[in-house]
Amino acid sequence: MSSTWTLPDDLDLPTRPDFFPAPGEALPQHWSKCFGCGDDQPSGMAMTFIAEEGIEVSGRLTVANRYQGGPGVIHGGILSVAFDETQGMACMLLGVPVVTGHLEIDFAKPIPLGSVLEFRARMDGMTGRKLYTSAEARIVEGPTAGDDVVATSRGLFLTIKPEHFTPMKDFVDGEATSPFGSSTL
Ligand SMILES: CCCCCCCCCCCC(=O)SCCNC(=O)CCNC(=O)[C@H](O)C(C)(C)COP(=O)(O)OP(=O)(O)OC[C@H]1O[C@@H](n2cnc3c(N)ncnc32)[C@H](O)[C@@H]1OP(=O)(O)O
Repeated sequence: MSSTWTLPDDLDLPTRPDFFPAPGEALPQHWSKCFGCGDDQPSGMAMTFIAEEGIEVSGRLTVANRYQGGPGVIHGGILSVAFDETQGMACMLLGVPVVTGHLEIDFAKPIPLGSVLEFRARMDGMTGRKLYTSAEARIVEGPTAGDDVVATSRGLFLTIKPEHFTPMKDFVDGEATSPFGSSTL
């Protein structure tokens, strides 16, 4: 079974901007406490990303035992986080903050614990604030490593203004430090 997602016809394709890291170079974290990529999030997935050629980015994830869903295989939600994160990083090309509006995943093959997954993502086009992305995953290390695509994803990201997160900034450590919506950060 595969996605029924169709791209609108009238999309513009972004080009690689000068500020974007060179192919092979690391992309910066977007938020240190992010569950997907933050280095100040001990329970997180600590994914890292690099710029690829053109407008593509890639990221890696080692499937830890704690990411288990079905017996011996990755949880679908964990895979979804990785796709969300990778496609979000592909949107870094624009240099403005984004959030995920829509995300869909096709789970094509089982992914054993201990596998190392490589995710590749890019923007397929944009119109106004809407950025359309796609990504796929392969197992690059592990008992079933190979060229087969084991999962694919499509996303819609929306550009936001920096103040989008202002009402939530008091909650970054999980406890409100002031009534919701009253942050001065
Ligand atoms: C350097 C930095 C790097 C940044 C790197 C970032 C990496 C981040 C990786 C993790 C990302 C996340 O997990 S983010 C966390 C999960 N996501 C969220 O929390 C988002 C929660 N949702 C929202 O806040 C809101 O719904 C928004 C911002 C997505 C949209 O609200 P809005 O701003 O009021 O915009 P709205 O008018 O509703 O919609 C604008 C247009 O988008 C369309 N649209 C909106 N949502 C959808 C949708 N689900 N499916 C289809 N279309 C949609 C509308 O039809 C409209 O089209 P038209 O009429 O214009 O044609």
